[in-house]
Amino acid sequence: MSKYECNHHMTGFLKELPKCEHHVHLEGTLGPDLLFPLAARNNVQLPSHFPKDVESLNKRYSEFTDLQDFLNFYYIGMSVLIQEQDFFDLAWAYFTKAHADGLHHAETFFDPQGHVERGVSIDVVVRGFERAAQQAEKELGISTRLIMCLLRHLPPKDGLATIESARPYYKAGTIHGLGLDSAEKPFPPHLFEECYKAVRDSFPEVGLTAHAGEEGGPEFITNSLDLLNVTRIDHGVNSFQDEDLLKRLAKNQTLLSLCPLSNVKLQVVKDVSELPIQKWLDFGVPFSINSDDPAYFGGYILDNYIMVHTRFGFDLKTWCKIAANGVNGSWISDARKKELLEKIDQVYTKYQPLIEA
Ligand code: HPA
Ligand SMILES: [Zn+2]
Repeated sequence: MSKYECNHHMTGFLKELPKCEHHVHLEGTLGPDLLFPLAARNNVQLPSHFPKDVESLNKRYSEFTDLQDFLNFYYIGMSVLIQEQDFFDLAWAYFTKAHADGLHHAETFFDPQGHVERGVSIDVVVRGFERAAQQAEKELGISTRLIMCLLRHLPPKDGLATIESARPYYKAGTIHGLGLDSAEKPFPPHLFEECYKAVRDSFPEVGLTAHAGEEGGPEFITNSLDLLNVTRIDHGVNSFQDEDLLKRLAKNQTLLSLCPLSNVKLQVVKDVSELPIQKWLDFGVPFSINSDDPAYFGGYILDNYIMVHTRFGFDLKTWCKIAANGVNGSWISDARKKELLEKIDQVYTKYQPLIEA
């Protein structure tokens, strides 16, 4: 299926290209190599049907049939996270790995309800993640944003209670966004109107996004825009089925956070070449390229960029446009945007003679 080569210089270019990640679940960076030691350290009993070692767990991860099949493992996986240090270690490992991939800005999701329902307080979760984010800013130069997601398979009133408990963190600017994840099709966006309104009314500066159009149709995207007032869509793959929607996304420059390897692993598409990337470029719909749950789907951000290159073979100008769209769609200051856009130009100037001369 690989139509285009990603040679040494092209890989160097994609690595150095300043990348922004907008769709990574911190709990989805928990790989089998950390899962078993943490289960032992915290005395967590894994279910009897759960694979017993790293190799068999990795094998099972290569066989996901759909989103729900993955989510069943994702929620068991996160059950080994108990102490503030666990959350710190997890996020710090992600930041260092992504930094080595050329990541400059990270907007990371987390799922407090997946922890609170096990008796781990939101304070423990947020403190661990916040400390890792601060260290990433200081030691790695990565700018960061923390986006709290609501689990759509839980009742919206549980979502409202979660928002209440997060109020101090929204107020302090520790949490910067609201998202919506978990099983999509049985739990459409309209269920969460009140939750989004609660955050919008109290914290108008907070960024709003929602998973939509991963397994759900384009109406999940339209309804997220109309009813939840989101300014970003996570996944958004099925937008390709509705040209009016594509025009709307382009007109408002609404960013889609695409996750190519995830879409293949969860059988949204058979191959990355089937993703509507060229259509989005033709319509002027901005998108970024992301890892979603890298420990489960076999690749971090650079692996996703490289996979897209092997299927679409974009020239450097197109890659710079994709990276710039990621910068412009980020929830960061204009000064930070300018800094990252200038870096993109520098990387282009360095690699253009090596690759396209
Ligand atoms: O891709 C996803 N979709 C929905 N819920 C999720 N939770 C983690 N990753 C995902
Ligand atoms: Zn996701």
